[in-house]
Amino acid sequence: MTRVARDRALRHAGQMSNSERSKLSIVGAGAVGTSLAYAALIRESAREIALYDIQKAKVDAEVLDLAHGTQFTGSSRIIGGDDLDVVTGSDVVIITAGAKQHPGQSRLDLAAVNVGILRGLMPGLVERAPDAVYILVTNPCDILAVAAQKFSGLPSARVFASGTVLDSSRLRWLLAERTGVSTSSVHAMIVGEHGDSEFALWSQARIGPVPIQSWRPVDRAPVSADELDSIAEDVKTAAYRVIEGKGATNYAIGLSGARIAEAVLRDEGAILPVSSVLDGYHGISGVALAVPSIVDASGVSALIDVPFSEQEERQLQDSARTLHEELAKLGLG
Ligand SMILES: NC(=O)C1=CN([C@@H]2O[C@H](COP(=O)(O)OP(=O)(O)OC[C@H]3O[C@@H](n4cnc5c(N)ncnc54)[C@H](O)[C@@H]3O)[C@@H](O)[C@H]2O)C=CC1
Ligand SMILES: CC(=O)C(=O)O
Repeated sequence: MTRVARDRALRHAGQMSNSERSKLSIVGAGAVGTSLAYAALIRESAREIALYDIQKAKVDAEVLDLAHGTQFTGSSRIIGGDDLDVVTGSDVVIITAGAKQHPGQSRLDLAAVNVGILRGLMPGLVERAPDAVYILVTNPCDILAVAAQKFSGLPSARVFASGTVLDSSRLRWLLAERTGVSTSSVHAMIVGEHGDSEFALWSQARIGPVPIQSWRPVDRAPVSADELDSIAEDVKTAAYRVIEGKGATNYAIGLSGARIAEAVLRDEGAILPVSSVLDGYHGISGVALAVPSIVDASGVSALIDVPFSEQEERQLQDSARTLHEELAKLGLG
């Protein structure tokens, strides 16, 4: 049982107050890891945030820079360094360490090198944080979720990837811009691989309470099927465009990672499209894919069995095939 889940049981039994005792560790202090730490500090996602990297000078400087701003960020504390012991006792560990895409590379192109890095990292992490929930952000994150689960032997509920939480945020922003409503009133998800075979679950998408296909505002044009296709394509190619322009995507994934950690640390039961190893979901097993999942103190506590359209079902199976093939190439199938 994770510490957060144990605390929940104690709270229910009246033996513990609600004051959280939470530690979030971030492995990898590059563009993504530091943005995640920054977002987590500002959002007060955890009481203690630890940043670990093998580059001592860099991680020490990043921790110092973040610590210098804590007068303005509430009560969270930041620690870190190049000694893996900084993760000891974590409730959530988010892994962002490893190679990133260069312009023209796909996420799957990073698989072999990043699986190798993860193989080296997992035993030491699990030794120091045996009760943590592990969240894989390093790409290809769906492949790395399977690898981390195998290398750690932890239950698959406690080892999952950020999946398409970021892509879904991109989708919601685009739909909000198009429809003129706030992102919080857009209910839509990208599912499948966090990668080139991902797709929008249009059959379930809503603007407020209205299915997107029936959305007919008084003074605006409805969103046509062609526009929906173009928006989904825009989401799929978004990372390539940002990487082309600035070499990395970091702020939006930093916020997404902090949001997922909060769902665990606050035992929220939030529905998020994270990616855990499937066992019979729509007939798919042995690969991790992003599907609507309930995230709470125990990790992914349940998957939501959404009715997919025929096309969406085909797209989900295509995503699964792509990832099965990649896992087989890596000897992880
Ligand atoms: N899943 C998602 O939605 C997203 C995933 N990513 C992925 O996140 C990963 C990191 O990206 P960036 O931060 O931009 O890369 P970066 O190159 O800026 O940082 C990577 C960091 O990992 C560190 N590292 C390497 N091996 C390590 C080890 N064994 N232990 C600890 N630290 C180690 C490096 O020293 C470096 O500081 C990439 O794989 C990228 O593709 C990026 C954006 C979104
Ligand atoms: C790099 C990456 O995976 C993303 O920004 O979606």
